[in-house]
Amino acid sequence: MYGAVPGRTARPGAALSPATYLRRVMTDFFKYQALGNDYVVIDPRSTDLPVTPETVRRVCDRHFGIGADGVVHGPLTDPRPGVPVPLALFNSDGSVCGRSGNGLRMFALHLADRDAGSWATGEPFTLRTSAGDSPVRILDRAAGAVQVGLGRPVFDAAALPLLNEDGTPAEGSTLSVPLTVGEHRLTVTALDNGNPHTVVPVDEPTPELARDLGPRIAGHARFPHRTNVQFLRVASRDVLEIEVYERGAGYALASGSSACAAASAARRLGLCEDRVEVRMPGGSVTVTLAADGSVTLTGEVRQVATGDFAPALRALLDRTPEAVR
Ligand SMILES: N[C@H](CCC[C@H](N)C(=O)O)C(=O)O
Repeated sequence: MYGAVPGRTARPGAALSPATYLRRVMTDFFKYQALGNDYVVIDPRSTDLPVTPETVRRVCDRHFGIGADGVVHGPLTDPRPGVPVPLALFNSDGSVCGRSGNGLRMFALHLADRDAGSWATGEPFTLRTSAGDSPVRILDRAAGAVQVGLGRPVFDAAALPLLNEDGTPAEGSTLSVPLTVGEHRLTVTALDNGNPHTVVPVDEPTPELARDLGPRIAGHARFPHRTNVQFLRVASRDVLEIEVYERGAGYALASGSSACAAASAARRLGLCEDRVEVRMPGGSVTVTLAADGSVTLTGEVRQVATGDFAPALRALLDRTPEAVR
């Protein structure tokens, strides 16, 4: 579907403890969270589980599966130091996601946890997704402090894409554009930082607002690729507060690319400094904006669990069509 998936390729090493060896060879999933934004990592070197949109939906199901906002599938080829590591990102509804600030940070920590070696030294390395390359760096492994660069966002209607009210393609800047959602006449700033985002400045971002208006903006006819949505309050020039509704995953306690989108939009609107704390219900991250607009996200990531699917669930997952092996 999106490239060759190697089978179980773990190599027993004389220096490995039995527990480390088992974890490397036969672990179906690794679960991580970043401020309550949770992803299941499926590493094709540790399991031969097929990964398809249907398996992603089942794994992410909070009642019938493991539960997560999305899945990170990778590495898609054996990782080598100095070479970008390819991986695929999925939302909990099974849709593909170009880039996830938190998912990438979790995967970086996964490589350090599982493979150690050069991945755990704190030196930067590069992860590759369908949205391009992202540099990552583990600042403090014990504290789970991980940084990712999301590049320069694009504020361009054709790139998102954003349509006019009449359905024709819009052109030009997406800074402070009018958007009508039912009875609401909003002024929003849309951008692409690997994913499409729409930042909505409000007096008071609340979970209720995100859950109510979020899906109506995410699925608005003017965004044919849908959009992630951030309800933003500028608390000060150094502190932003957001509530997030994610395309493909719904209401989220936190989102890395959303935090970056909010900071990029606020900066372009002249509302904040080059370094801001972005507060979300699950916690805070730091976003820094370079002079050329490129964005760096820093925050905490934690491993939650490692494990195997029970045979009955595994049988269901194996039975899904269009399996990639
Ligand atoms: N749902 C999103 C991506 C979510 C990424 C988010 N979890 C992050 O941490 O950046 C999409 O389809 O564009």
